[in-house]
Amino acid sequence: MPHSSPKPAKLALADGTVFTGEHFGAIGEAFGEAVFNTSLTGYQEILTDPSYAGQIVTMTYPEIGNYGVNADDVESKGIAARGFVVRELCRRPSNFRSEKGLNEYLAEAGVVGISGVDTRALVRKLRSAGAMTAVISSETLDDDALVEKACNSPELVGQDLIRTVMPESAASWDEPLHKFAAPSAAPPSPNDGTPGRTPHVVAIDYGMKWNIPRHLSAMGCKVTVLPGTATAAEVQALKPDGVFLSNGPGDPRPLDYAVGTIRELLNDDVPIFGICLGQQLLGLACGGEIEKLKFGHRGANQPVLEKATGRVEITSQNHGFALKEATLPADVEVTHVNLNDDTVSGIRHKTRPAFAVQYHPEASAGPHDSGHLFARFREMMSKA
Ligand SMILES: NC(=O)CC[C@H](N)C(=O)O
Repeated sequence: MPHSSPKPAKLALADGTVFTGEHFGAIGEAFGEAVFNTSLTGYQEILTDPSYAGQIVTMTYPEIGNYGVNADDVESKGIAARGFVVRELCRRPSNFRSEKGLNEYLAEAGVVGISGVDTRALVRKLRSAGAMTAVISSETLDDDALVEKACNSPELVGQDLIRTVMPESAASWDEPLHKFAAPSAAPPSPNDGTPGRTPHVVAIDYGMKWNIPRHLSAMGCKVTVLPGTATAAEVQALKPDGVFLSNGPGDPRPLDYAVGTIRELLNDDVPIFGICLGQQLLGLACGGEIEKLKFGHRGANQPVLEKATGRVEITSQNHGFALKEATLPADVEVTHVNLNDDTVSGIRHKTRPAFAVQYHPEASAGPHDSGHLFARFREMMSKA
């Protein structure tokens, strides 16, 4: 398909670095925290992962867009990332599932992209200086003005971003796992062998990736989704067999209301399973503290050790904050460790049926090594 010649665009970082490239997607300006993802594939799942709200995402893989985008591989109702940075944009995608190209996809969603950036140099900068605010612009091309804009844009720290991505009201989940998705594990019989028993999971949605409820459904659970502002009473009124705490964007520390809800739910004997932001909020509810990582973990090959078994899983991750191990109370056990930097990758409450991981067992995109955790949650519900 012929296309008009791309217009120039710039990416400026708050430390004064400016990259010149070509615009794609929507015309305009995008502000956010500059972060990078090392996955080779999965750009559509990354763009639509609500945990990227407030962030400009750079892909380290050099060619992006080659298999196009489709309506099935979304992780939420639209693109959540504020901006997208690539080395080379493929403008002629080729795949039997492709419905359109990335350029058109971003343009339709009003999201600004920049290609032709030396992403290796950018990532080296972010690794040594840490994640920082940035702007992509296809309108202002003056370096000093752009750097000033990057410096003046709000930092991610301290913002409540879950309200920008969570659902407005409760809903029941009815979308199955896609036919191309690998099942999380051999699903147990949908009703535990007990006629009529289908575990009811209430998923508290702080910006949940949709492959999570797809997996829960595939495990034979009935799933009701509540907004991240749900109170404990609203959760309890649904008489759940298990409560799921979702992933979500931004800094967990301002989310007092979510932490308060979880603290109350911990007093019930209902099994709780958290993923990513869900782990951070569970840790806060137990009395732990959060730290911001220098540049975070975003990619599909993060090695995680399960301490009890010595088993290592390769995991999909996307986070910039983590629980501080030394602050966790005695009744919280660190079950998993990230082998790249020894940060907390999984926790378990010693006396309550609650556990969580900092990584993404639902993959999408990424390896399926930890998909068995959905079965573990289901097992806990059948015992409760
Ligand atoms: N994927 C997530 O849930 C991310 C959690 C949190 N926003 C972080 O960046 O650490």
